[in-house]
Amino acid sequence: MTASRHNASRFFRIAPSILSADFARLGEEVDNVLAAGADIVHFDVMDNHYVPNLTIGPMVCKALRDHGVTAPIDVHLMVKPVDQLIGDFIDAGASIITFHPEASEHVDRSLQLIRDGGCQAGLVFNPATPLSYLDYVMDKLDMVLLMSVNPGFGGQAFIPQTLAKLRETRAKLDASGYDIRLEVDGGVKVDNIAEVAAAGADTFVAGSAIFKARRTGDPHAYDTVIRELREALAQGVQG
Ligand SMILES: O=C(CO)[C@H](O)[C@H](O)COP(=O)(O)O
Ligand SMILES: [Fe+2]
Repeated sequence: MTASRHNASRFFRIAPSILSADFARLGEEVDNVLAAGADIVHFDVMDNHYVPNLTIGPMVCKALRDHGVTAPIDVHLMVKPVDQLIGDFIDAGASIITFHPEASEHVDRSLQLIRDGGCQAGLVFNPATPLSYLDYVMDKLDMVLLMSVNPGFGGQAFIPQTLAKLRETRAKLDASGYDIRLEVDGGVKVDNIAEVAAAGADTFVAGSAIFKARRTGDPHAYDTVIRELREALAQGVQG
């Protein structure tokens, strides 16, 4: 892991959450958002235990790899416990694995398991989870993910208090001297992404904002919304 200091040259990444994709055509949906300019695939794993919803597991991650997806797959584990599934997702071709620290008995060990498996590791913070979980493990992190909704469902409204938490997290990451990405997840849209970036995020999960565009019937709908997200980011940087 490079211990280079975060700097303003970090690039923004758009991460469509496939939670809002058409699961009956998942491979095609992922191909389409990547062709439309998405950077990474955000893969939400829910276990009907840590969160009330139930989604997809390692077999689907492997199926996307077998389908030919080469882009980074960003696995967001909303499961408890976490360690068994960390191993399964490493084997299934995950690139980044994040988990909620309160769902692991041994946060340091779970992070090390991810790195030992050749993946990038991250911690996820719910809106009310304290950032103190970052203390003592900063050297084992490639990503911090702040939830801007309560986890479990797509299509919820962005919680405005996340902006202050993003600023606080960005300051901690910059002070750490490590090169750690700051991702935000939940309710990110064209009309708020610039404000979210200004607060310190560099990686933006967007599920419903991107995939709902297909309902317009426009074959270029994903290109349009991803371009609008990038334009809003660029205008935010200029302004
Ligand atoms: O982790 C998640 C929910 O727990 C999803 O990634 C998130 O909700 C994205 O969906 P949307 O952009 O529609 O809010
Ligand atoms: Fe997510």
